[in-house]
Amino acid sequence: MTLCVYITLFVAILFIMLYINIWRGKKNVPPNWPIIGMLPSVFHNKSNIHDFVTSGLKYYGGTLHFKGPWFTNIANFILTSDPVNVHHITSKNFSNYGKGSDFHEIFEILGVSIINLDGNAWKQERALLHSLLRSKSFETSLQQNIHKKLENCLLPFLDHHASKGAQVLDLQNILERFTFDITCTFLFGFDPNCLPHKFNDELLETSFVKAIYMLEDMVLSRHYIPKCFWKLQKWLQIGQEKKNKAAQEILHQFLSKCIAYSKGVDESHSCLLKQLMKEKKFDNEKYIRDTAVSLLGAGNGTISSGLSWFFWLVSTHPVIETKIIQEIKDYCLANDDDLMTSLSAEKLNKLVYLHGAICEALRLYPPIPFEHKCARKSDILPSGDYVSPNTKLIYSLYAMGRMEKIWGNDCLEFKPERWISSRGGVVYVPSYKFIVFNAGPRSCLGKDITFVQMKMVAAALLWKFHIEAVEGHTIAPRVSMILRMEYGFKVKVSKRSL
Ligand code: HEM
Repeated sequence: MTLCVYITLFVAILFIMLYINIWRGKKNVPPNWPIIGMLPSVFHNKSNIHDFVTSGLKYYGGTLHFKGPWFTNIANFILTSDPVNVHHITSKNFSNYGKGSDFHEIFEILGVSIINLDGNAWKQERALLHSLLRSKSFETSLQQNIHKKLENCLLPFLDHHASKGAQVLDLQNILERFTFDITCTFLFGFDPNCLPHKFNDELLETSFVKAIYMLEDMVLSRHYIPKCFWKLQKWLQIGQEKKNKAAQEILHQFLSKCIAYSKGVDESHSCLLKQLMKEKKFDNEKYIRDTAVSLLGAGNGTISSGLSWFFWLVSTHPVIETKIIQEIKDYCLANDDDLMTSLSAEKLNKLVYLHGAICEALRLYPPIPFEHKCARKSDILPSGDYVSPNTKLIYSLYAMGRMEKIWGNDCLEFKPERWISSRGGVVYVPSYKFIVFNAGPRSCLGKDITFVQMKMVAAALLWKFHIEAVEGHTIAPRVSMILRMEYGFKVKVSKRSL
C-alpha cells in the first residue's frame, strides 16, 4: 500500500514538473529537468541561442541562475544582462572577478597571452600592449596600411565585379580576407594576400582562416558541453576535439612562418610583434605565438563581423544610406573630389552620423556576443543575487544590446540618431551599458583603431558602390565565439552615380 502511494506521488510530481516545464518552454524560459538541468533547452535552441538567452533574461528581469547537469563544471552559473551587475563585475568589484581556471582550459588556444592572464602578469602585459597599440606611430602606420589595401585591393576588386554586372559576391568573406591581411600586416609586417592584389574571379581557399573558424566554434561549445565530456574526447582524440587538434596545427604552422618573417623585418618597417619582443627583451616562441593568436583573434574576426552587419543594416535601410553619403559629401569632400586622400583621422571624426550607424550595428550584433568571469570570493550582486566562491558568471553582450530597460522601446530598431546629441555631437553612453568593447580595467585595447578601420572601409565602399543584399538570402548569426553570419552576406555591387 505504502509503495503504491509513493509510486503515485512520484508519477504525480513527474507530471507536474513536465507540465511546468512545457509551460515555461512555451514562454521561452529554459525548463529545469532533474539531473540534466536546463541543458536540453540549450541544445534545442542552439541555432538561435543568443535570442533564446535574451528572452530568458528578459523574462527573469535581467538575471538568471542557469542549472546544468548535476556534478559537472556547468551545474550552476549566473547569466546576466543587468548593466548594474555588469558595472559591479567589471569595475566596482573588479578584483573579485577573474577569468578562472575553466576559462584558461576553454581558451587553451590563447595560451599565455593577455586574454588568458589574470593578476600581475595581466597588468604588466596590458601596460605593454596599451603603450604599443595606442601609440600615435602605430595608428598612423595602420591608417596607411588600410589606405593602401583599400586602394590596391578592395576597391579594384569590387570595381572589377561591379563592371561585370549583376554578380553575386559574399561580402562577409571579402571583408574577412581584407581585415585578415590588415591584421597580419600590422602584427608581422607581412601581408598574406588573402584578398590578393592580382585576382581572378575565384578567390583561393585559405586553410588557416578555416582553422580559425573551427577553433572559435570549439571555444563556444566548450562553454556548454560538460568538461568531463570534451576532455574525454580530447584524450581519445575523437569527434570535435580531433578536428580541433588538426585546426590548431594548421594555425600554428601558418603563424610559425609569419613569426619567422617578422623577425627579419627591417627597423624602418617595424611590426607589432617585433616591437613586443624588443620591449620584453626575450624571444620566447610560445609567448610570441600565443600573443599572435590573441591579437589575430581580437583584431580580425571582430572587425569583419562588425562591418558585415553594418553593411547589411545599411543596405536594408536606404534612408540611412543616403544620410551617410550626404555626410561624407559635406565633411570629407570640401576641396577635392578624391575621397581616399580625404580619409584622415580628423575628417573621420567629423562623420558623426556614420559613427552612430557603426555603434548601432555593434550594439545589435556585438562581434563578441558574451563574456565569461569567475568569482574568487562570495559576493552579492546589486540585483540581490548571491554569488558563491568559484561561481561562473556570463554576461550577454548580445542581450544587453536588445534590452528595453537600457535602450528604450525602440531597442530593436537600427537608429543612428540614438547616438547624436541635440548639439550634433556623439552621445556618451557608459561602457557598462554599451558593452561591446567590455568595460572597466579589462576593456578592449583596440576600440579606437576599430572605429578608424570601420569608418575608413565603410566610407570608401559606400561612396563608390551601392551594395544590395541579395533577395531571399538568409541572414542569421552563426553560433560561435564571433558573431559572424552563418550563411555569409550575399550581395550585388554596382558603381554609385552621385
Ligand atoms: C569590433 C572590434 C572589436 C570588438 C567588438 C572587441 C571587443 C573586445 C572585448 C569584448 C574584449 C574583452 C575580452 C575579455 O576580457 O575576455 C576585448 C579585449 C581586448 N581587445 Fe578587443 N575588440 C575589438 C577589436 C580589437 C582590436 C582591433 C584589437 C587590437 C588588435 C583588440 C585588442 C584587444 C585586447 C588586447 C584585449 C584584451 C584586454 C585585456 O584583457 O586587458 N580588440 N575586446
